[in-house]
Amino acid sequence: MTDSIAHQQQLYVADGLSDEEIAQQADLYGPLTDSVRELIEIALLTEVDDPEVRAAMEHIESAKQLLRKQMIPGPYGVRWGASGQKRAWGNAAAGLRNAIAPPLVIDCDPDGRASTDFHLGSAYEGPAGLTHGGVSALVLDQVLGAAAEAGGAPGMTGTLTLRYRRPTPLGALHAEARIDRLEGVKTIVVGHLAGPDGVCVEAEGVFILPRWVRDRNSATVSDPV
Ligand SMILES: CCCCCCCCCCCCCC(=O)SCCNC(=O)CCNC(=O)[C@H](O)C(C)(C)COP(=O)(O)OP(=O)(O)OC[C@H]1O[C@@H](n2cnc3c(N)ncnc32)[C@H](O)[C@@H]1OP(=O)(O)O
Repeated sequence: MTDSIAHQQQLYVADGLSDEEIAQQADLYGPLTDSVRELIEIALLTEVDDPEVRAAMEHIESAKQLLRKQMIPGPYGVRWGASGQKRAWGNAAAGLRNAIAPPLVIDCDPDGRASTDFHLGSAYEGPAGLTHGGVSALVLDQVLGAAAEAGGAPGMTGTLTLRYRRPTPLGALHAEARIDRLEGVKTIVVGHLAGPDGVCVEAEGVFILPRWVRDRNSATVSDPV
């Protein structure tokens, strides 16, 4: 096994937290993330003068010092609590603790469908007043991946193909996806991102459970109990 696979495996952790403990953490850190996300938007758009900018930076520095007192050593990873509740809180598209995430709150259906209504503010701008194409890709990758996982055929993105049909505005957006078909170890998912005037980006993704997970799963299944 390579070092990189061993490192990935260590970041999938069953930490045994109860649902109550997870809810307490969500209540504590969720609002912190929202506040930082708001700060990103304010820092982008503020037009206050030199003294206010300097004073604000001092406050931000104090907040950083407070929060740094106790930290997770590396990436958040993916964690499961005692009841099996999954927390991908560091995820760049949907992580509850990631201020860079829009965040996406994705509704999933076990028949292999996923959808989300969300809002992209000024921090996601590409062309003037429009959503950055890479951000559209981020959103679609996550929603297509969630559909694959919801349908019981999860995987890493092997290939993501996008067609940008019309400019994607900022603001209120919708994305949805469904499993189109399974081909051996590959899950092919289709979906789109839409704004108020209709579909802006169409997507097709090929999701593949990495070989090390497939090997581990088949070893578990064939192990004598
Ligand atoms: C760890 C658990 C993950 C669960 C995640 C849930 C998250 C949910 C949300 C997440 C959303 C966010 C998601 C993210 O951000 S995921 C982050 C972005 N993606 C990556 O970093 C993936 C990097 N690549 C890899 O890890 C491996 O190359 C993968 C796993 C993709 C395949 O490596 P593996 O060693 O397993 O492959 P194989 O040689 O046994 O081939 C098997 C079959 O696949 C076919 N093939 C191979 N490569 C590709 C390709 N690139 N496109 C299309 N097809 C490909 C191949 O021809 C063969 O087909 P066939 O001959 O059988 O027909």
